[in-house]
Amino acid sequence: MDKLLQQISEIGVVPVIKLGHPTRDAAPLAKALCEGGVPVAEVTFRAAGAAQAIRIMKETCPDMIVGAGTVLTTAQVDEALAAGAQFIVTPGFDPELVAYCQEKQVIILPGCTTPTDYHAAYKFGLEVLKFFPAEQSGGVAKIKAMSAPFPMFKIMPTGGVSLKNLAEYIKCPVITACGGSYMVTADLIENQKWDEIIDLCKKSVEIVKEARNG
Ligand SMILES: O=C[C@H](O)COP(=O)(O)O
Ligand SMILES: CC(=O)C(=O)O
Repeated sequence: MDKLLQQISEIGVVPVIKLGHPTRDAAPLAKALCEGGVPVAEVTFRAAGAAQAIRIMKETCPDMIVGAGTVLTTAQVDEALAAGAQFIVTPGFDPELVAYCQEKQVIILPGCTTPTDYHAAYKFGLEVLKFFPAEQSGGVAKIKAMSAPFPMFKIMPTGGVSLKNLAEYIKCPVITACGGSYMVTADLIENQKWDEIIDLCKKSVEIVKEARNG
């Protein structure tokens, strides 16, 4: 597996972030995630200023892995890469965006939940797919069923993952890491509850460790 994807897999969880005030919150948030043992972030283009947030997080914590989420256009890929994004996440499977990212030699994790999506991803030689929205699309049971015809993929489920079901996902052998916003909710960020974010990250890391060792 690609080295960056391997590092993300070792961390086990990927905070999915929407930042309303990047200049205020991106730096302390990056520090909180690193202190909590989760030095990775998917900064979504759901809010204006996503590229600025990516840039600030990379400047604040250069060793942190920072990617861009909710990327819908090639222009956003360019914006994200110029800001220092190390991976691209799209909510659905868009062959044009996959081809564009491969041309730019940047990792893309497209959202896939159906055999048709997986088959399209297979043609592009992708290693890891996002499974979004995970819980709403059938959760671990569907991920396992899909891995029968498509054993070549590792999966990153996102959508409905929480401290309650994280262990169940991580125990599934095809799952490489879980995305989620539960440790970086709008309330936690808006109210700058960095200690709570650190605590949720530490709990997540503990759950991932136990699920993998136990
Ligand atoms: O749209 C949702 C995000 O991609 C993450 O999902 P979540 O808030 O259920 O963790
Ligand atoms: C949900 C997701 O994968 C995205 O917004 O990119």
